[in-house]
Amino acid sequence: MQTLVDVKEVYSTEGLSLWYDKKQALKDVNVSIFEKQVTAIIGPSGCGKSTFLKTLNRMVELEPKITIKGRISYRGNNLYDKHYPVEQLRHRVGMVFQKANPFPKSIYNNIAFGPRLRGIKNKQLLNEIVERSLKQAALWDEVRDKLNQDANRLSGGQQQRLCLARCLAVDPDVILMDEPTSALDPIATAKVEELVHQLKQQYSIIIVTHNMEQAKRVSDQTAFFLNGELIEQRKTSELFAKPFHKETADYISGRFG
Ligand SMILES: Nc1ncnc2c1ncn2[C@@H]1O[C@H](COP(=O)(O)OP(=O)(O)OP(=O)(O)O)[C@@H](O)[C@H]1O
Repeated sequence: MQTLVDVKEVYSTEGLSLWYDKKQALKDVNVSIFEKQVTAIIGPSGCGKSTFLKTLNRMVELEPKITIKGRISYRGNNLYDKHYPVEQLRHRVGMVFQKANPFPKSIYNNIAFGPRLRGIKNKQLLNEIVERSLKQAALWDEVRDKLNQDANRLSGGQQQRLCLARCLAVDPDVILMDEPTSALDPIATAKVEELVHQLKQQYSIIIVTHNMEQAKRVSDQTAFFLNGELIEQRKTSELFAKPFHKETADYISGRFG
């Protein structure tokens, strides 16, 4: 008998289009992002991967002269409704960038920053959150004796895991990752990939990557973008084994991009 798996949708987009002034960066994109899965966003440079990611936490609105059409549902609610509580969204949806960006503060204060912003003042509770988040990001053992050290003195790979821990400290629902390992060496990359694998037990993760081997290793679903269009989104193993579209086949076989 077939085992039925209950997969919930975290995000879905319908006819999502986006313009930077007159330049159209996303064209009629229909995507589903599933709970507790890793979704990889792949495609050549300039195809709209980062733009798509930044629509999911409404960060794209920080850019001037943006026009957005279509709909993005997050947990069933219209994200671009003018009454949507954006502040709440920023706690629910964390983001890790290509270049690690720790605050110019101590390791401890980087992690405690978000919880403090949410009103947590109790020292004991903050200590617990800092320890839990650093453990979840597999950084605790390396930094437990130097929590007061400036975070910028950590290595690049450690800084990236610190940024992940900073996301986790506010107990997010979704983690967006924009090429999180492109500035890291293979060992630091492997650590982040291992983390992604563990964290999907609890969180839904969307990762933009130029590295197709990484997409194959870490993701359950892959969405392939080209010139602002979503060409196809499928189970990663299926997309790489038997792409539906010639454009996908050409891209994953390294014929362009
Ligand atoms: N702030 C902006 N203003 C104007 N055009 C922009 C802006 N940001 C991105 N674009 C354009 O929108 C398109 C999509 O850019 P985006 O950064 O989303 O692509 P990408 O697939 O993430 O690229 P890469 O892999 O190089 O990071 C590109 O043509 C880019 O030049």
